[in-house]
Amino acid sequence: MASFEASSRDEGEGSNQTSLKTVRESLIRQEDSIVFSLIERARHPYNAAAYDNSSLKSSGSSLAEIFVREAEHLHAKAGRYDNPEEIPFFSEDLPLPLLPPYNYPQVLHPVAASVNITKTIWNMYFNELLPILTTKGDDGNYASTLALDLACLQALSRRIHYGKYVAEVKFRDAPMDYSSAIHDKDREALMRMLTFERVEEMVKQRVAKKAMVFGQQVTLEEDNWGGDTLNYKVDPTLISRLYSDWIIPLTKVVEVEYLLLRLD
Ligand SMILES: C=C(O[C@@H]1C=C(C(=O)O)C=C[C@H]1O)C(=O)O
Repeated sequence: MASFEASSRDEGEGSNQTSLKTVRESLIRQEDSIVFSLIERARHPYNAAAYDNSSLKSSGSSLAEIFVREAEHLHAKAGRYDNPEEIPFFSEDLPLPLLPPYNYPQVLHPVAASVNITKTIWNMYFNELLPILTTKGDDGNYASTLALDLACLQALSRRIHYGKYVAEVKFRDAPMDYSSAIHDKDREALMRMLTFERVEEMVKQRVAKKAMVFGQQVTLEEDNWGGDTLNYKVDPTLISRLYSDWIIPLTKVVEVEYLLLRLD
């Protein structure tokens, strides 16, 4: 395969080229969507019936799977998956977009299309994250609950798979350093090279602060800034932990898997 030449990056004034700076700015903006969608999902209790495969005798699928499959079918018609940042959880048999495709900038190496950890994200979200984000119980609002789950899944998948863009700009900044570890298929070396612990710490602190801002109980009484976690819709330390335990590690998995294929 012809080698994919990293385009020269222009950091000049007004440049709109992709760089580690612009990629990190996008990740920061995506934090807002993730934190807000998690706070919104926490409005409802767990609602186990929506996730029980045996609850729908006819299909053997859960209501959640049917809801997401049919939503992605509609989103595909609207061209959602023309955007390389958007990856469906159920990619088989999706319809073609109804409108001509938008010409998205080609930033990633073509192998990016084969880096897909949606199954891992699905299992993490329903088996690990949701049970600690929500209270036990059932309020019967399965449609609203699943619409909020879909928003969370899409925001999480977009953020985690954005690791491809992070990996691409890191590779372009030091192709020789990364090429050696890629040729050796040294996952541990790649993980060490792409890890910036100071950045991760700032991410964890910032998302906790956003959970305080977005999740505060707004009243007309005196401001109660910095109150205890009982004043927040979701415990801000929980949001920070979700990033620490799953979102950041899965983003780095995507970075490593993309880099391992980058020289193909
Ligand atoms: C996303 C990056 O790569 C890694 C993953 C990070 C994250 O998921 O927040 C932050 C820093 C790095 O350890 C980055 O360098 O910005």
